[in-house]
Amino acid sequence: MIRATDLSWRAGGKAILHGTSLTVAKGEVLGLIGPNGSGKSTLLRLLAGLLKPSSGHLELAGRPLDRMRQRDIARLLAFVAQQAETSDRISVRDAVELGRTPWLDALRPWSEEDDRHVAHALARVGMQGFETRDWITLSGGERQRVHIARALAQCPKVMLLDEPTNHLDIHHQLSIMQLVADLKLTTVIALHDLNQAMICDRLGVMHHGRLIALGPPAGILTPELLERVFAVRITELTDPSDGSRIMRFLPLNRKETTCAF
Ligand SMILES: Nc1ncnc2c1ncn2[C@@H]1O[C@H](COP(=O)(O)OP(=O)(O)OP(=O)(O)O)[C@@H](O)[C@H]1O
Repeated sequence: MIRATDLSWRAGGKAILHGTSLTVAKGEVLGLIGPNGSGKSTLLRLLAGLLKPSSGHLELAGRPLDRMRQRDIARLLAFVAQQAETSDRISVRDAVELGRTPWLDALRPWSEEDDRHVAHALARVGMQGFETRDWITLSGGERQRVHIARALAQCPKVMLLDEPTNHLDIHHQLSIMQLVADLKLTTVIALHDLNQAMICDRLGVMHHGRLIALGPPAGILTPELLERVFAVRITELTDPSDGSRIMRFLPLNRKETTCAF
């Protein structure tokens, strides 16, 4: 569904992303992890067509992304940015209705079907009842859930999510991660919570603008990699209720940090 070949991106005279290649299969959930500033958002914005690669090639559903019309991209792909703000005075319903834009034109005006998509999207993120609220009066977590509803209303085949659980309380973090798993869409999701990242089919690890590892979570999140990339050591615990693996993170002491880098 997504094929990136040797993607690079430069800004301010500096290489931000270096030769990154990856494919994401139909229905796969790929998690992107990595320290602050490692290039996760940059890679997502390139995959969404919001940034133009300095070099390399991108395909979406078998078509070169740079030759697709914006409207065709938006029918296939929805992007939930980390901090999408608006200064316009809009209601929650207006914000979610924007997700229907790629499907509307003079011959296909707003219909009851669009109403249904908007209502369904709001319900899936637990924001039904907020339709008439002004966007600016929402809390950070409520805004985040409305953004996800807008993306769902777009009825995409591919979802790109940049740290979607950032502002959410633990209940809503878990329900958004469950939603991502239930959607069965092709998904690329940047995450900081490495335990939450375990639900992904594969993880890509970004470090200093490079994709340095890609594979199933259990094989990727090794103590060696976590120490090298995140400068933490882990204690692995087993949840007795279901046998699942949980990681507890501890800082490396000063001496170890000096040695590791
Ligand atoms: N337009 C730009 N001009 C210069 N540098 C940029 C630009 N955009 C991003 N960067 C730099 O590129 C690096 C990667 O940024 P990016 O936002 O992709 O990281 P990230 O992994 O998503 O980080 P975080 O986890 O903090 O969100 C950072 O050092 C950032 O400062």
